[in-house]
Amino acid sequence: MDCNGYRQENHEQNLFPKPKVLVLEPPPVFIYHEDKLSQKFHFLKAWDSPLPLDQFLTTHAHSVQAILSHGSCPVTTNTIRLLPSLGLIVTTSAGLDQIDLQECRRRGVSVAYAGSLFSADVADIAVGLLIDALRNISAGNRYVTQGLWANNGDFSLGSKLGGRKVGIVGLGSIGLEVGKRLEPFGCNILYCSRNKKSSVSYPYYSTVCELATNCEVLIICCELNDQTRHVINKEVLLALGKKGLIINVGRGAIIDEQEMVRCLMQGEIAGAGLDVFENEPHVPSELISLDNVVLSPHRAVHTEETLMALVELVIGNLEAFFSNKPLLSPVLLDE
Ligand SMILES: O=CC(=O)O
Repeated sequence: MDCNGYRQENHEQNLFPKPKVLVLEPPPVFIYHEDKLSQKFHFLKAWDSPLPLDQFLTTHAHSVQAILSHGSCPVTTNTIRLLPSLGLIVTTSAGLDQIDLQECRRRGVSVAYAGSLFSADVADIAVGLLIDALRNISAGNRYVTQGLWANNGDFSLGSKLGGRKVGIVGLGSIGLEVGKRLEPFGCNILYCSRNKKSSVSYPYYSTVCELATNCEVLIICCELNDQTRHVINKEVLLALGKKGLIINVGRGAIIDEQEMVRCLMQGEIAGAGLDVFENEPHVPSELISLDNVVLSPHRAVHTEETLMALVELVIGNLEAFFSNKPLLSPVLLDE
């Protein structure tokens, strides 16, 4: 740009400064689309500052009206309290367990989220993990790449997907997408949810334990909250049984991870496919060493196409907020 053009741009920015948005830790949508986002907003990058977080927040306390956040980035009571001008938190996640919603409600801070934008992608990964765990795809890959095939090593038989009784925990938009994908494979779908759904004819169970007793695979699709934390406990895992598989695309803490590791090690359940963990990015070393466990780094929501749609949603929500219009994907905090 020539000298005059540069001056013109600076002049316009002084007249119409971009709204400031705080980013505590960069979500993937920011990492991949920072240029696009930065055309509209001025991002205050807390993770990039040499200042301790509290000091950074205090420094920008009065200019921060909005935060851009994501599923693994806590927005705590302390953060909210240090930002008296805060009016909006936009999270790029569908899950909201990382945000202190009670404090948002109390302070009148609005929250916007991803809604069901990536339910289909998450369901794809759930099915992928299930087929992998049943048919030993990752284990087969290791068998070939480690030279065991060439050396005539043993390779265990897989199990059939068709006809399997699959219990979905949480029949929200992700759970429904999982059911939709598994029906054509010939799976029998059962579910457990806060309420029985009139839109499906799948058998309903009111407790996870009853569901586990009646199925061979549990797929965790529910949100993490006080009711679902460690809802998959020892009793549920034992009810699932020695041939049972557990797939988790919800949140790590829905399962009592220590208990699951013990059950996997002792053959109390047959295997697992996990995209989420209790203490991410740390994965218990026992899980890494097991051949009947398939691991994925909390990437169920990340596809190129969905990140493109997400960046538009984030921009739309921020623009709506800064121009006093209704948010595109608000969280209903009074529910
Ligand atoms: O895990 C990701 C999300 O909650 O969207």
